[in-house]
Amino acid sequence: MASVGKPPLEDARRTTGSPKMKSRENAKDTLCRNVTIYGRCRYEDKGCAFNHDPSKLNANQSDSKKRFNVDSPSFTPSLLSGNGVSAPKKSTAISPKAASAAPFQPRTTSSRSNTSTPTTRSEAAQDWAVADVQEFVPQGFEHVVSRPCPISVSFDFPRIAICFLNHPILLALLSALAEDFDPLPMDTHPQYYSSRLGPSANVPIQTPIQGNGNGGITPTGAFDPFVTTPTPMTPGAVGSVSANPYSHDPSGAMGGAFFANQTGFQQPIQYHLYAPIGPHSQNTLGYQRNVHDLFIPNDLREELQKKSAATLQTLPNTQLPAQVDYFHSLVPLDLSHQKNAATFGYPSWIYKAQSSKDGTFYALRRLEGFRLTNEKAIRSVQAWKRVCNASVVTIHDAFTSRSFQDSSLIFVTDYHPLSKTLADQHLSAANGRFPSRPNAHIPEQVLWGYMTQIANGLKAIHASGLAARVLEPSKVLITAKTRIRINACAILDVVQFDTQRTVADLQRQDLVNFGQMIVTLGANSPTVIHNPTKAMEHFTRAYSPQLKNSVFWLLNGLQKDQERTIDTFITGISSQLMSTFDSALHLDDQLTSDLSRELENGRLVRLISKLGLVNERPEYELDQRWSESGERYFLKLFRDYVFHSVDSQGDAVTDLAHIITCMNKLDAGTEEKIHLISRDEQSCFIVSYKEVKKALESSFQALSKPARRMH
Ligand SMILES: Nc1ncnc2c1ncn2[C@@H]1O[C@H](COP(=O)(O)OP(=O)(O)OP(=O)(O)O)[C@@H](O)[C@H]1O
Repeated sequence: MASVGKPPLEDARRTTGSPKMKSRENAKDTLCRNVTIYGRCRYEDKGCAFNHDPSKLNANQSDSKKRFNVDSPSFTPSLLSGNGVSAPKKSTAISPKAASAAPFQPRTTSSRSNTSTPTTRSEAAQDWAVADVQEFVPQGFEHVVSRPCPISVSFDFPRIAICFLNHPILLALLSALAEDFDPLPMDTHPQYYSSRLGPSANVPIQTPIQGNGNGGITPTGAFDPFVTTPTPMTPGAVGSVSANPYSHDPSGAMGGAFFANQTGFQQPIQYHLYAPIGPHSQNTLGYQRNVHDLFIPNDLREELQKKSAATLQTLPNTQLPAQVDYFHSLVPLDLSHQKNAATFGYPSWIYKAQSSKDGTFYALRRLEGFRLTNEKAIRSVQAWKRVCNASVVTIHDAFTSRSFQDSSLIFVTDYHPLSKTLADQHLSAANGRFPSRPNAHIPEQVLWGYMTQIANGLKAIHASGLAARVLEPSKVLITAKTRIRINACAILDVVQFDTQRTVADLQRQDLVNFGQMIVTLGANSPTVIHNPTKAMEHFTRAYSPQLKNSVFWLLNGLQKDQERTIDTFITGISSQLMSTFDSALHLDDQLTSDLSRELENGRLVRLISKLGLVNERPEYELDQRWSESGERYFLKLFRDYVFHSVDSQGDAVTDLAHIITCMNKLDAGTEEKIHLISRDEQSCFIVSYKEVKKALESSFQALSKPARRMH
């Protein structure tokens, strides 16, 4: 700690009169009465905690015995099934229940626990990350807790990354919550800092980099995370070598040679780095950017927020049953109240519901009035549970239920918030649902995109020895802009279990249904298929010969030649597959780039919250004994510097870049010095961000620990 001038800090300032404050980064042009420089700071690591109330555990499973479901064991001799297809051989050693057990997954420390650990106050301080997490509602207790509530949880970023690695959007959301994970103590932190604000933000790169006289920079002693090439060593030279933090294989040939003596896990160097990730569609200069460039694109944010809102929507005074088996909080998804038995032979209804087993949301499709006569029928859903494909809505379960005061068959599938059907999107004017909105012609590229996705789904279905059976515009979901999924699978397998058609026959029928659906969409008319000549005339006029020939091929799918399979079709449209694949890769790049822009925002929110918490605590004699003295005083001035700066005209500075820059420097604890002036302009301090950071940490600790509270 170094101090310049006197008296010491406690005496250095007294604020009286109306507060007026000016802040300047340049210390030279300001009158300094008292200048104090404070010492070093430390960084804390975070653990992971999950609070859960065990009192909510209640085993109420009586209902599950009364129903048939997919897992209901039954005597199934290994005979040919009714439709002539050989049933899979049953293992005598494994029960049906065990066979359907979820695959073993090693338990991670982040997995939910049903036991709660009382959170002490100091732990609460550690649990700084607060996230809205869907409450887990134990089975049989759903009537007590029917809506999500916030749970305090801290996230460990690497763990989250492992769990959600395959889902960029989820990762984007969760990474915004991953904060304060700093693997290194502050003293070992290399003081580098770069900003995503770009050159215009004028964010300096901090010492210990110095010019080398050649226009380049050389490290001065401290470890340089950017130097991935080790210093060339003369033969026989002995010296300490450090691990290459960016090496993928430190133990490999190169790593072994250059970075010997490094054992154990290497934490990332630091995470205060912002490097814009390409591809960059345009070359923009700093002044051409705006605040939106810093955050997730507005349209994506809006879409995700709307989907969250739709997922959490509840219906308080509903006539629907409070509970259907292990589901609660039902919300209808049907757009029309009309009973329609055309597709399945029974009126079908769709609800969003929350599972009391795992707390997640599912879509329940109810077939009203269905009576199960053959238990084997419902067990046919088992095979569907194993179909895992991005173009098919995943089936999770099927069971009979009397919760709707009738005999109903319920299918449990993935819930895709705010999804529409292809019919809603492209045929709604023609089928009278939204007559005022004309259906737009579907561009060829979009139609190819649909075809490749459907082909992808059908390939997975057929490879599993199944057939989609229902393939029509009202049973294909659009879950994002041009992202579609085959919906309502498995239903006809149960409802028409006794059909005499073979699977091969049903698969060929899938190809024909596929072709008819594309023709229908191309003509924007649900009835065009009743007039095949007119339909194909229109198709020939509107689309390329390749598309038309592909659809022709599908429509002739019932021909019983060996080659007429979905695999042959996919081979035939391979050039279009490449084009769709390329679009998917572009989207993936875009999402990764968006993700990188959101990466650090959660951390800054927490830092700002900390600052807000420690500034001006009225419970300490109206702040007299809290921040009117000591290091907390300059925290207050720092708050003014960041948020209450005024320009030379005395007008408020409302520059978001200034705030983000300051907060990033604070979080990194840079050596850069700032000049803080009291509101009465009687005191000033020159402090580094590192010192402010230390003050913030210790003040926050003091606030969180009652024993140390100043009384
Ligand atoms: N898995 C799901 N996740 C989210 N929403 C769904 C899901 N399945 C269907 N929906 C929504 O429910 C609505 C009704 O679906 P459904 O399959 O019954 O179509 P429909 O147009 O009503 O067909 P039909 O006239 O044959 O009943 C659709 O608008 C769709 O957006």
